[in-house]
Amino acid sequence: MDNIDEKVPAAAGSHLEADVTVEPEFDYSSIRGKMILVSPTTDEYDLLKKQLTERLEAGNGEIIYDIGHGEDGKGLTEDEYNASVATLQSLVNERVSCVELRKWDCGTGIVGQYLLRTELDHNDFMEIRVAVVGNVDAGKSTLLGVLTHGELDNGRGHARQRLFRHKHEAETGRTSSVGNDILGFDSLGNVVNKPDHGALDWVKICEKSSKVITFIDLAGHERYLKTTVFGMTGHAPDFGMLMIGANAGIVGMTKEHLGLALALSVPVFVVVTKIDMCPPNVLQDNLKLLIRILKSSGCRKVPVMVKTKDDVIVSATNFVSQRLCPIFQVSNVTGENLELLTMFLNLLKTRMPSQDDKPAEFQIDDTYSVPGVGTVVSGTTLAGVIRLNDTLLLGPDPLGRFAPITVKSIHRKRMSVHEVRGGQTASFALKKIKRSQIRKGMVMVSPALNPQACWQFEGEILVLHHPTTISSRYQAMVHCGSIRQTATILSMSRDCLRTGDKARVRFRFIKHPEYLRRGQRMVFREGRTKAVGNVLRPEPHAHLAARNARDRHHVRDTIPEGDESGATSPLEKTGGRRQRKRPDNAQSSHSQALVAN
Ligand SMILES: Nc1nc2c(ncn2[C@@H]2O[C@H](COP(=O)(O)OP(=O)(O)OP(=O)(O)O)[C@@H](O)[C@H]2O)c(=O)[nH]1
Repeated sequence: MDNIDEKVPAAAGSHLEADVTVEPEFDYSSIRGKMILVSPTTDEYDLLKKQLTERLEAGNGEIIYDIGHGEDGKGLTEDEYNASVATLQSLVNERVSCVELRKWDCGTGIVGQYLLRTELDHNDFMEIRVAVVGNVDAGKSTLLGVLTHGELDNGRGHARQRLFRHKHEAETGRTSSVGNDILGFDSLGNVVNKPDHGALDWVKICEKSSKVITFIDLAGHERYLKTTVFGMTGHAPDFGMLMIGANAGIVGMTKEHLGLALALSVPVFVVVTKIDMCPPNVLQDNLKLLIRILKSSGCRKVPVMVKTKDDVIVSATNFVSQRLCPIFQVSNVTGENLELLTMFLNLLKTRMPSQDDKPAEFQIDDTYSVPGVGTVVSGTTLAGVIRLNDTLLLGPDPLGRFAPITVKSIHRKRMSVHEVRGGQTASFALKKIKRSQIRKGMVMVSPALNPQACWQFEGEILVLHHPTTISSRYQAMVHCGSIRQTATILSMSRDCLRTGDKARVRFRFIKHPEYLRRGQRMVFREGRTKAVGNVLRPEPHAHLAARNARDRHHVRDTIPEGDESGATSPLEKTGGRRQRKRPDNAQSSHSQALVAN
């Protein structure tokens, strides 16, 4: 296989097409191999317990535990296997469930894998976000309807009806906005969704769940691409589920959506739907093309056809590597293979560490005005812990300033909670602020971060597609986290950029300053032009003002004439001067303005 350095051996009796090596999650070298679980000494037992606790902590409360995989590569006898399982069960406390995923004879004895999952408090659950992409009519909304409501489709749009949010969507059958649906699993891996007269009670689902999958249902039509890109960047998905209709194959926006997920380093799995109505030869041709595209130098994926439970486990265990691309073939009408997909979803693990010890950061992806409650913002906690009544800094406003704001209530998936941590989405009711003062792309961060807004930043980008050449002053939309704003190229490390070129580029937002962080992934696009990259260096405006004064000549050299407009922006005219004169007052006077109703 071209460009593939990871070797992955097939699971026993599986249909895996690729060679997949299960990454050793645990260093067994410190203990004496597989036999330890059979009859550990007291010291070994203590060591096992310690290591298990550490692994569970590192795995956010969930791991897949191998039994019988020793240094000698041999399996166990039935008695040894049973003794090992008994030891494992005694090692975990009553809040950790132990579920056998599979057990098989590896030729030299029995081996197995167990899912260990910690039962969380009544109102806590592990959260995984899956962005659902694919061309129009691939069956995205239908699959989500079937998975979350547990009822099969009739092939004429029955299942998707529950999910449409706008009247025009119900009429045309097309998704236009970013929608969310949830699927809850209990600690044993059972689906907890129980529709009550067609409606799902999110609070009940969350209360019963140890793990909740949030599907971010994105539009398949090209017209809504901007919304789809926003869903992929602003909603911080852990994984992408690329849907393909079996008979239509890779058409329309399929490649665009796959490219977007790759560009944003979101691991992707593929679900081929409608296998009930597709002639076998057409399905085979479309699968061949899909595998070719996935293996191509642009994607460099290892496609894996998932046909058995073994395939599911091996794929799920290796999925975070980003290299593997599991492919499911399902029917929403007959239900074929949906149990494999459900099992896979149950085994997914979050990619975003909670980083409890870091200062809080929350990116806003939507705002609401809720009668009786007031202004509500929804978004994703990127780091830290946010608690009820915490005061965070909200901003930047059009002048680049941040204002203190108190969190009045917190909801996770419509459930009232006391705190929210990194990796989790939430809605906050905010005190004394109007919805019109908040926009998508703003953040709420801990005052300890001393946040700075910037009009300009330096990024490193790779041009994925452009019909001609990109040069200074070119404008396109920057998508970065939940930021979505047109920016102008001020200067570049090359004269012009063509498809396939990489460069360091300085950008300037055209409307208002934004809060950016070093290393954030970004997409720069306009029509069919698309570039992807990273934020290398945000240029906070105070810093910029100082720099402008210091390096005026240098800046003149690198930025085209007239684009030194850092100085002409409202922010630098007002905010920059204020910052220089009296930075503290600037912030507090702003907070009065922002907080005033
Ligand atoms: N026979 C059959 N029909 C299906 C299957 N999945 C979906 N359909 C039908 O395909 C049509 C399109 O499905 P949707 O779920 O609306 O497709 P979509 O990808 O969500 O489309 P957009 O929302 O516009 O992006 C509907 O009429 C479904 O009933 C399937 O597995 N088998």
